[in-house]
Amino acid sequence: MGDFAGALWRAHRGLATAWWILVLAQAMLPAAFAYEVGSLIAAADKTGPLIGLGTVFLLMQILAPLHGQVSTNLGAHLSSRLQDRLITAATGPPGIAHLESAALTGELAVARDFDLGISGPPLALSMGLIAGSLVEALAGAGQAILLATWHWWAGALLGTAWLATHWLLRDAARWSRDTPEVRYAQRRAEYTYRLAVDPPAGKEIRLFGLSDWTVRQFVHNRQKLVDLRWQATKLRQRGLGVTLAVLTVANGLVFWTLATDATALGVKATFAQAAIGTAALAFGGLNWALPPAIEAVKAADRLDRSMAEVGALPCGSRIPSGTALRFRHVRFSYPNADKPVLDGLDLDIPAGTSLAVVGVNGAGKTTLVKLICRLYDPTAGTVEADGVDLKTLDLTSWRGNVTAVFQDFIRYQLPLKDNVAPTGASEEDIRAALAATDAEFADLDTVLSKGYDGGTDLSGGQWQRVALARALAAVKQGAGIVVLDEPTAQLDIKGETEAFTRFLQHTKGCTTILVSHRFGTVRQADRICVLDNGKVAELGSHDELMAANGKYRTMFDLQAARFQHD
Ligand SMILES: Nc1ncnc2c1ncn2[C@@H]1O[C@H](COP(=O)(O)OP(=O)(O)OP(=O)(O)O)[C@@H](O)[C@H]1O
Repeated sequence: MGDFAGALWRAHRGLATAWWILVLAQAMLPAAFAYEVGSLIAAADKTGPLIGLGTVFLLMQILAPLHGQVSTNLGAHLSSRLQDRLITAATGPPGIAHLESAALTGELAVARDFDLGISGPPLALSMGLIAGSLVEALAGAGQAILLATWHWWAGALLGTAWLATHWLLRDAARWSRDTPEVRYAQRRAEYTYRLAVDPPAGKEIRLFGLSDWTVRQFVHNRQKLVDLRWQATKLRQRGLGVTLAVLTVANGLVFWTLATDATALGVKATFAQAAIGTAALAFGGLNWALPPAIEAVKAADRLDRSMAEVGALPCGSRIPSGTALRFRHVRFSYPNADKPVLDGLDLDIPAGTSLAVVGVNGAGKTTLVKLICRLYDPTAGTVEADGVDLKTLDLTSWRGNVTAVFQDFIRYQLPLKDNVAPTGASEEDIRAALAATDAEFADLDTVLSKGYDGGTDLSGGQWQRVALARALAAVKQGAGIVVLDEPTAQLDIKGETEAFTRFLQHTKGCTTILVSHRFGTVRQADRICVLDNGKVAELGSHDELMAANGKYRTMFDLQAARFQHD
C-alpha cells in the first residue's frame, strides 16, 4: 500500500492530496450522519440538528461525485506515469537482452495489464473503486469509534468482529497474479489480442483461417484467468461459519445492551446506526481493484530495476578513432542458452573494405552483426575497433559510427523524410539518399502507413530501399561502418545487384559488412567469410574461395545451378 500511495503522490501531488482528503472527509460523514440523527431525535428545538443533518447529507451528495472525478483524473495520471516508466525502462538500457528475456517479458505483461485491462479494470476506472472501498473501510472504523464513546467494549467488540470478517474476505479477495500460470495466461491473452487487432497479423489470420483459433486462444486464456481468480478467491466454508457465529454473538450483545440500556431515544438512535455502520469495516478496502493496481505499480518498479540490470552494457569514455574491426577469440552465448553461437571466432576486417558473411540459417551471422552494433557483448574474447576493445569506447559515439539495415528493420509510421533521417537531416541529403537507392516513392511528407490520412504503404522491396536510404543518410552524417543484414532479400534480382553496386559506390571509404544468402550480391564484396560452427571456416575474395573449392564454392554452385535451370 505504501508503494501505491507513493506512486499516487509522484503521479500528481495536487490530485493525490485532494484524493486522500476526500477519502478522509467521506469516511467521517456516516458517523456524523448517525450523530446528527440522534441529536435530531433528542433535541427539543429541531432547527440546529436539522441544519446539521442537511449539511452532512449535502456533503455526502457532493463529495461522492467529486471524489469520482478526482479518482478518474488521478488514475489517468498514474496510468500515464506507469506507461512512461515502462517505456523508459524498455528503451533506456544500452543493450537489448532485457527485451529478449522470457522472465522480463512475462513481468511486462503483468505491468501492462493496468492499461490493457485484460484481467482487471484499467487504472482510470479502478481508482474510483479503490476510493470507494477505502472510504467504506475508514467509515466503518469511524462508526466503531463513535460506538466506543457509548461503551468502549461495544466499539471494540463489534470493531474486532467485523475486522475478523474483513481478514476472511480479504484473504479471499486477494489474488496474486505473480505466478507463472497467471503470467502465461496473461501473455497469451495479450498476444492473441494483438494478433486480432494488428494489421500485419490480419493477413495470415485470414489466409490460414486462424480467426477462430485466435478468438478461442483469447477466450481460453481470459477464462483461465477468471478460473484462477475464482480458485484463489473462493470463500473458505469453515472460516465463514466461525465468523458468522462471532458476528451473531457480538451484534446480539451490543443490540441487546442498547435495547435494555436506560439511555435516551436520541442516544440509542445514534449508537444503533453506529453499530450497523461498523459493518463497513468488513467490506471496505477489499475491493478487487486494489491488488491489481498495487501489483502494476510494483511490477513497474521491479521492471525499472531489472531491465536496467539485464540490458546494461559497460561503457567507456574513449572516442572511436577508426573503422577497422577485429574479432579476437570471440565466444558468444545468448542468456540461458546451453550452446554458444560463436565459439572462438577470429576475424579481421580492414578499414574501408567490404566483407560479406555467408553461412547456413542459424550460423550466427545476425549475432555477429549484433556484436558489432554492441547490442550484446561477447561472452569471452573481444571485438575491437582499430585495436581498441569496443567495451572501452563511449557507446553513443560508437553507435554514431555504425549504421545498419537490419533483417527486421523498422517501417516507421512516419513521413518518408523521417524514415530516411529519423533524427533529422537536410532535405538535400535526404533526397540524395533516396535518389541513390531509387527510393523516391512518395512525397517527402507522405506518411508511410495507410492508417493515416493521405498515407501510403510500400511493397517489401520498396521498404528495403527506404531502409538502405536511411543507412546512406547516416553515412552522410558521419557513420564509418555500415552493416547490412539481408538488405536486398526482397528486391528483384536485377534491382538487387544494381542497388548493392550503387550502395557500395556511395559508401566508399566505409567498412561494410554484408550478410546475405544471395551470391550475386555477395560476390561483389572485397572479401567473403563463411561462418560455420561458430567460427570462420573460409575467408577470401570470391575468386579465391571459388578456387579453394570448399563450402563457399558448393553454396555458390548450388545457387548458380538453380538460376541456370530456371
Ligand atoms: N535472442 C536470442 N536468444 C536466444 N537464441 C537466439 C537469439 N537470437 C538468435 N538465437 C539463436 O542463435 C543462433 C544464431 O542465430 P542468428 O540469427 O545469428 O543466425 P543467422 O546466421 O543470422 O541465421 P539466418 O540466416 O537464418 O538469418 C540460432 O540458433 C538462433 O536460434
